[in-house]
Amino acid sequence: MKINIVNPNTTASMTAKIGECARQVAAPGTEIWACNPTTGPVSIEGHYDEAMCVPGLLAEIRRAEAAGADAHIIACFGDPGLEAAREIASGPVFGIAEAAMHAASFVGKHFSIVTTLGRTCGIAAHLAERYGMQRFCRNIRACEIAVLDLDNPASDAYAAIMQECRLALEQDDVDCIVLGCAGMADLCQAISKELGVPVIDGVSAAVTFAEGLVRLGLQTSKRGEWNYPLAKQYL
Ligand SMILES: O=C(O)C[C@H]1NC(=O)NC1=O
Repeated sequence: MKINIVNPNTTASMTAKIGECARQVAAPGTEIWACNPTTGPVSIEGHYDEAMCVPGLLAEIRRAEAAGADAHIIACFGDPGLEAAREIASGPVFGIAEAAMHAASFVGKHFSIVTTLGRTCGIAAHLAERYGMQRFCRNIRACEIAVLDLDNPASDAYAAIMQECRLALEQDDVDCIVLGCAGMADLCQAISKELGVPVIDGVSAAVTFAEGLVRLGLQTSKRGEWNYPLAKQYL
């Protein structure tokens, strides 16, 4: 099968990292396509960035659809453009936030999300509400590391993320952690091993869910709200 993973920001190095993390968990018969738009924000850290990334994101979904993708993953924790992508895609489409929250709900009674900047916590909280995950999600914490600084050794991102994870386990009455950024995917296993609790990365969760639904032969229903868009001009 072919799974198309779109990093909605335009930072190619982050796309490469996301693709590598996806390939580490993908089954032998799964081909991972990792891509990003050529226009749009270099990182997504708020509502404006979320809006500005969607046209390029949807263009990548359309391109992969034409190339025969069996499923799509939107690799940004704000799940931007998720329902619009579901309208234009035939296969299932996953946002990493929705996938991560559901995965966490299978392995723990409650979770906290540890994300990048505090200004994005409201976006994650809105998603938890929209996905019916409020009863599982106890808190949303920010390590205050900018998305593109996650790969900057000078930012000491791992220590900042670990500090918030430890506070979550000490103060939030949770038994697992959700990482709130696709750029944290490569840190997931090390953090989980050091903390001794399940830590969920949405990229890996989404790849696993996508493989499962494609194997079941499930595609996005075109009977209702996620039917293909009406034919019209877009000026
Ligand atoms: O919303 C965030 O803070 C993280 C989000 N931004 C981004 O460019 N990729 C992400 O996963």
